[in-house]
Amino acid sequence: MDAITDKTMLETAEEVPARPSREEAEEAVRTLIRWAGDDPRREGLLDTPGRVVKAYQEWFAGYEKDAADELGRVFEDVQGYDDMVMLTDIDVESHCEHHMAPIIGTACVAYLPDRAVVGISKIAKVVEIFSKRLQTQETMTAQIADAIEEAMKPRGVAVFVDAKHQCMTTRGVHHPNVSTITTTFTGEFKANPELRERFMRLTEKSRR
Ligand SMILES: Nc1nc2c(ncn2[C@@H]2O[C@H](COP(=O)(O)OP(=O)(O)OP(=O)(O)O)[C@@H](O)[C@H]2O)c(=O)[nH]1
Ligand SMILES: [Zn+2]
Repeated sequence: MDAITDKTMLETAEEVPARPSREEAEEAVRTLIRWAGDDPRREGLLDTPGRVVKAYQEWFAGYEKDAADELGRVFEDVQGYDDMVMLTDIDVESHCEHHMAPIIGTACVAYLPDRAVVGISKIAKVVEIFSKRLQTQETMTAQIADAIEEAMKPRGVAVFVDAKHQCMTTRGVHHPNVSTITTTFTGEFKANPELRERFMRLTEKSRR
């Protein structure tokens, strides 16, 4: 195989397949209903494919959004405030990429500003953008930290996610009480154990 053909094949392999039409997505739901053992022509199920597709638009709305856009506007007039800014109890409603089952929990996010701060709602939006995708909790946690790091270049970022995976609580191993905790630390949070400890103590507020 020559180099050009090889490259063309690679590019083709990396292309994201074309997005299906709404009708194709609804047909896929009918197939799953039949797979579950029911009849999609049954009256109670007639509108279900349309509802499921609409629900998917909400659950996976994060693919349509860019975290950098949310973090683009900063405020510098904060009287030299340079201590930690932290949001606790941010709702996380995600879906695991292995089973497409809900992941439900909360996130705590902190950063150490270097001159500028962002609107606090934007931090919650960044969590939402990455959670409303097919995810592993580890990837989501790292992506939230990376986006803040990239856009704001703060002195450090800390992200803590505490969530229940329904693929584990309602099926499979069936451990209904298990929570998964993931953390990502960058900059001063990574370098300074006392700062990390302070952040972790403040996350306890969200686990009461
Ligand atoms: N690391 C990680 N694992 C996850 C996450 N969400 C789900 N999983 C795990 O992904 C794994 C998938 O394992 P597989 O053996 O391929 O699938 P499975 O046969 O359905 O596994 P079980 O869930 O154990 O029944 C399971 O262990 C899940 O608990 C996540 O966010 N992070
Ligand atoms: Zn899963």
